[in-house]
Amino acid sequence: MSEAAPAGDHREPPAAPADGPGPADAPTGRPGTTRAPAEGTGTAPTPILRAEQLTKTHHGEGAAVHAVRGVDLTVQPGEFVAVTGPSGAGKSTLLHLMGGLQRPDSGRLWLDGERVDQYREARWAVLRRRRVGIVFQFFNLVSNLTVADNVELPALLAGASPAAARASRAELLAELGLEGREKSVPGELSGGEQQRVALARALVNHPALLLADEPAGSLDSKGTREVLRLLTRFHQRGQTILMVTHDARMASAADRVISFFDGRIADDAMLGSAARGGRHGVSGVLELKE
Ligand SMILES: Nc1ncnc2c1ncn2[C@@H]1O[C@H](COP(=O)(O)OP(=O)(O)OP(=O)(O)O)[C@@H](O)[C@H]1O
Repeated sequence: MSEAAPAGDHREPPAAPADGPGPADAPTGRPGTTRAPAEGTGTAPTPILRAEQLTKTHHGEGAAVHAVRGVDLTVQPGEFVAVTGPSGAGKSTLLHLMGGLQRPDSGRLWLDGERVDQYREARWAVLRRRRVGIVFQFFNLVSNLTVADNVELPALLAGASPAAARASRAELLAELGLEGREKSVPGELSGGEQQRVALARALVNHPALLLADEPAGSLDSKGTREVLRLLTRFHQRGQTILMVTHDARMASAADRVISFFDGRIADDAMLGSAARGGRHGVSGVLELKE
């Protein structure tokens, strides 16, 4: 992650022209902002995430790797979406595109109704502070800051007063069972505890979207259960989550599971009570399989 995560509900200022949305879009709403296309009637909620034909090719040492190939994806407020698939399928690349950690080569991306695919790093940094929280497999905490400072930092960067940042931090750490660990540094904590700190940091600014890349990938079964329990709890309170995972148990906590294969969505299915409407919308490889 390029900086310590998120914050707040308020939106950033209008885009500077050089950093704004694509010229082909008819802007609506605030200057410099292109709203996502309407979903059916005017009463449909604004998707938290909407991708159209998102594409990303990596150019490393060897041949070009087409990691994400024309992905269409919509995530509605309150959904808990798991992205699964074999190693190298492009799951992390997809998540990185959603969090602005990498830029798409083509396609369009809206976050909470705002066109963001052409934003540069400075604007993404603001989005990640305020509206997108990210947790990673290896926590990515600032090793020489205390637990308290790791969690308070994104709140302060987002403009919270020191007192408000302290209050939010205290509330979250208590909720995550980390009371009394405020003065520890990350190296003094277990992996599970570090991931809980990372979760607190990602949520301290109440992001519209929580992105999680293998959040239990480096944890033992106890740590995995704990992360699962916490993600489920935050989801039940309405947190929208997009999580990449190899772990079937983690995926089963989601209410929607996307199978990613060879850079495309191979299957997109609702689980449990969310499954009343059947599959969410299937594209690409699965259609070929069926
Ligand atoms: N920065 C990069 N440069 C070159 N190739 C890359 C880069 N990042 C990813 N790739 C390649 O893109 C493909 C997709 O990688 P990605 O990490 O998105 O897959 P994944 O499904 O998340 O895999 P895993 O489950 O193993 O983490 C892989 O072939 C990978 O080697």
